Amino acid sequence: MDSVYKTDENFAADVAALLAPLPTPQLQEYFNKLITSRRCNGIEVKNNGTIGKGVYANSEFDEDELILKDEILVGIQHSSNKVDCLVCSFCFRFIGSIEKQIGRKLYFKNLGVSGCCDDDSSEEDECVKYNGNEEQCGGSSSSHNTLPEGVVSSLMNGEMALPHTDKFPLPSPLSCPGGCQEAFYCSESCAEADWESSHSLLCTGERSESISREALGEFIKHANDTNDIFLLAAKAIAFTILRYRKLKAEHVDKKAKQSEPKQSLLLEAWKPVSIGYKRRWWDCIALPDDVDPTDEGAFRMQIKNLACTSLELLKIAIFDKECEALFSLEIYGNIIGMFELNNLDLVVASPVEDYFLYIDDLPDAEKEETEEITRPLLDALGDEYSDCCQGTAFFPLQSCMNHSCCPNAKAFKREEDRDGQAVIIALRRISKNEEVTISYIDEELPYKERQALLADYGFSCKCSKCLEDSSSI
Ligand SMILES: C[S@@+](CC[C@H](N)C(=O)[O-])C[C@H]1O[C@@H](n2cnc3c(N)ncnc32)[C@H](O)[C@@H]1O
Repeated sequence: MDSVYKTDENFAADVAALLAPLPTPQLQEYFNKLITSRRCNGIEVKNNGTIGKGVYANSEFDEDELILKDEILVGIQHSSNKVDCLVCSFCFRFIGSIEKQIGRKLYFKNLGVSGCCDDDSSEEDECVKYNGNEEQCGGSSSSHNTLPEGVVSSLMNGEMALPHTDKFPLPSPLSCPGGCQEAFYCSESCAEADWESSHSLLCTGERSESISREALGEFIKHANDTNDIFLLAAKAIAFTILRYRKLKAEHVDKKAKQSEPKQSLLLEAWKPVSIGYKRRWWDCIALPDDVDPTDEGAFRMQIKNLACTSLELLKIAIFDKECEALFSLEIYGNIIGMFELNNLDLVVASPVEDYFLYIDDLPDAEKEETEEITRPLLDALGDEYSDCCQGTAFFPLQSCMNHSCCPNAKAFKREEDRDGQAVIIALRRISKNEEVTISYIDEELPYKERQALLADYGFSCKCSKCLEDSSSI
């Protein structure tokens, strides 16, 4: 761990520059460009002085109106969810076919590998919640029915066609151009965008641009065994390095008379990550219920050491001397802390659910005939037959939304929202100049529980509901 700590000492000034807030005009320009590119001109990002940035309406919104569809800056499907859903590694749209989705799930189930099935929200379309301080979980299966291996493999390899699946077409999966067999895509454009934004450095395939594929494998294994948030942090670092290299190449191409200092190119490359509200992970992570408050210091040190081990592995895999400050523990801790405080759950509803609902709605005779084929599949799949794609992602605009226990907006996936983008909808009429707020927690909880959960985000809520509730205690 020495080398990571040493990097921090050697690059204190570079690290401080990376963590310094952007000057207001630059910040404003950055968000104005984002708003234009997202075509969500009804909002603006402003610094309100007391609690930093916030999102404000600059036109009126009606109840249920779309306020913002925000694209992911960096996101991951949870490792444990990969056995349940085959999705595009860039946009998180389901891919393959209904048969392939069902076949894969049964195959892994027969192997005794089951994914994440944590929360009740996965049953609902609106299963989107603010990230909170989530734990990874191992799943369990409530069904013990199994189908013959031959049926499972013919579903997976496309030999067996189920009735009515033509109404639910999915894009064919494209393999990773680096040859890793880990990432799959819905289109050439997603494959290319992922390769350019981070995957070329994080791919374990033969065309990987990492320094050591073996070390990368070790880093990934460590993340999967401990906390897959490290995979997301690696994406943020790889994203910045690749942007830096691109900016540098453009600069050389322009045959600039005055060479741009290395640090200003790195700061420019880092800008999309710099705008997220940050604290160090080991300082802001909530103390788990099973840790005695007297052991808090030791717990936080354990978390810091875990991050240190992960960073050492990542450094061996993708280190870039010109971007050395990115490999400091301070930056790594702040990136993970940023995810802890800003990320939104990434949820995409499964088309397998739509398929079985469609069959359930068929006219009686046709339904009976179809169910002779599909019922054994449903029985074998069990309760978790239609798990959502679940992950976590950082969204640049949505992450500027502050919390209220009586919010006027919420993250809500509609029928047509079939990829990982964040969709923010008005819960009531919002007037011009009003702040757009969402709830980071279940706002129906009693006052004290709400305040305890919000303490994990480092603030005590003073919204009108909290002020009213506190006065009646
Ligand atoms: C997702 S960020 C929201 C944007 C943030 N204000 C910024 O400047 O980037 C979450 C952080 O904003 C602050 N925050 C959000 N809602 C708040 C509220 N109702 N009261 C006080 N602080 C709040 C807290 O520091 C929280 O950890």
